Amino acid sequence: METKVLPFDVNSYTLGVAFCTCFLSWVAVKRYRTEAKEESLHSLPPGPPKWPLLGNIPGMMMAGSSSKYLSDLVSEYGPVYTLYMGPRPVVVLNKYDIMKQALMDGHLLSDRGDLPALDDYFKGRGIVGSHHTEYWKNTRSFVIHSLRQFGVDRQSFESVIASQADILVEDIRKRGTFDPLLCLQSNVCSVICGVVFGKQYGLDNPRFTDLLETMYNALRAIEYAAVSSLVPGLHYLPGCSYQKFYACMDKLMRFFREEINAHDETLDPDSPRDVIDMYLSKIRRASPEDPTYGLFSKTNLEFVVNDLFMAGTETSASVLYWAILLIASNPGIQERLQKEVDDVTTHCDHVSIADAASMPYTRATIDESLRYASVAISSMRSTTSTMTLGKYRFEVGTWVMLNYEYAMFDPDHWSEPKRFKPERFLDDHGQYCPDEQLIPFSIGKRNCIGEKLGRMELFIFFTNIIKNFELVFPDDAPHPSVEAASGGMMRVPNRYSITFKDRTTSAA
Ligand code: HEM
Repeated sequence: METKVLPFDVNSYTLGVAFCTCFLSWVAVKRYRTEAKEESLHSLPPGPPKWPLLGNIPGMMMAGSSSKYLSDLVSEYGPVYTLYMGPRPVVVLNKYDIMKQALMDGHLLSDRGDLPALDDYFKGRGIVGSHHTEYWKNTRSFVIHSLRQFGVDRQSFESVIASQADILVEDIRKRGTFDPLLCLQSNVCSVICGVVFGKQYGLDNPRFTDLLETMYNALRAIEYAAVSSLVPGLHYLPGCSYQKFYACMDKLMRFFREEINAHDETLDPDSPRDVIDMYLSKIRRASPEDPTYGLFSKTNLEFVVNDLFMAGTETSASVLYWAILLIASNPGIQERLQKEVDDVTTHCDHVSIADAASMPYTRATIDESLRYASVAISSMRSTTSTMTLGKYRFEVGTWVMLNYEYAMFDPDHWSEPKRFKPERFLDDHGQYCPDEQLIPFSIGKRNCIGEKLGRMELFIFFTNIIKNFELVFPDDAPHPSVEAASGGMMRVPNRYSITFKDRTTSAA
């Protein structure tokens, strides 16, 4: 019998089948791997057990200090864990590398968490509390531009700070032994008045002292309101309402509104005198074709001004308050600072920014004060899109807490983190050597817009204090602690008194 030849080529058939099988297997394996990987991505990292409704707030309160509570959790759960602030999960990032990865990834962490108490009042206005919107981006960049316009990041602004430093030195000289916090706050705040209102104020002006007191009370009231609004319904309980916060804010806003209206009446858009004038000119010149039309208004300006004062006063004043305490507690450091300041300023009465280049030890001491003070303990952000961090994936709108304080005291990076050691910012030749892990002003797209102003104030105020006074604790009182006072959004020491011994008269 004749053998029939199959009507196709066996070799190509086998090859075709083999190819299809390989292809389908490859697709199946790839899909399985993707699914397995997605399954292994957890939405939230583990964290401590929580209470119903209240989450970890009671744990934090029982620990006595939120800083201690947060840092103790790192040893148990690692540098990324989840806390519950009320019923709401918050992912806490504790180390510099992890924070940097998240903060430098575009606008990934540029939103703020939605806190009803604050959102109801601010309604997205201002800069600090505003969400990740076109309004925030435009307002932020306009204010940065306005600050630059007035030379805030250049030496041309130095004369404003230097004249304020003279007033500070005279204020201190008159008082001798006292608690310098209010004096520091008023002089720092007066510099902001110079930038924003075009004029500086002193403690002899009752309107100004009222502003300082209201700001102080408002910051405390914001802390309470923020915590109360974490637990739904809590603000209906006695003592937990938002009323005090609203009352303080209303008073501050009235003050700023009056200043803005007075500026508006005398405004010359071609020759702005300060940040308020810059903003008002922008409103006057706005045209419907402008893409930012409608984003700038007098009401928004009130909130912007409020943010510059609230974010810029207590922060810089508290770092100086820390620095004075730490220098008085370390006579060896004080002596070395005095020598450097004296050597550089033998032929003049003032220390200026230009002297900084020849003052490595002073710059190192200021950096170490910023690290040790770590006044902005932490900050709450929210994700603008899905965020992957190691084996975790966070959905849009996940709250993320940046624990700056942990990064500033991280024992894996800073040797003896609880010791005040300016030398950590010096190289082997005694030259100033900044450390990228020092991030007191944060980093990324939502960092501090006042860093340059803040650093300038710190340098000029601090060096002129060191030049003029020896800092010693009064004989009749125990030495104050260099530990932070517990509680609050701002890391501040317990109140203390100090004697400022006039070095200029003792040298004469
Ligand atoms: C030593 C002084 C200062 C320190 C340590 C400091 C620290 C910080 C930090 C850590 C942030 C970021 C908070 C976050 O993570 O969300 C911030 C934001 C901010 N700071 Fe400062 N600051 C200082 C001085 C100033 C000054 C002098 C001004 C203004 C005149 C200012 C205005 C602001 C504003 C408006 C923001 C909000 C930025 C935004 O949300 O887009 N700060 N500051």
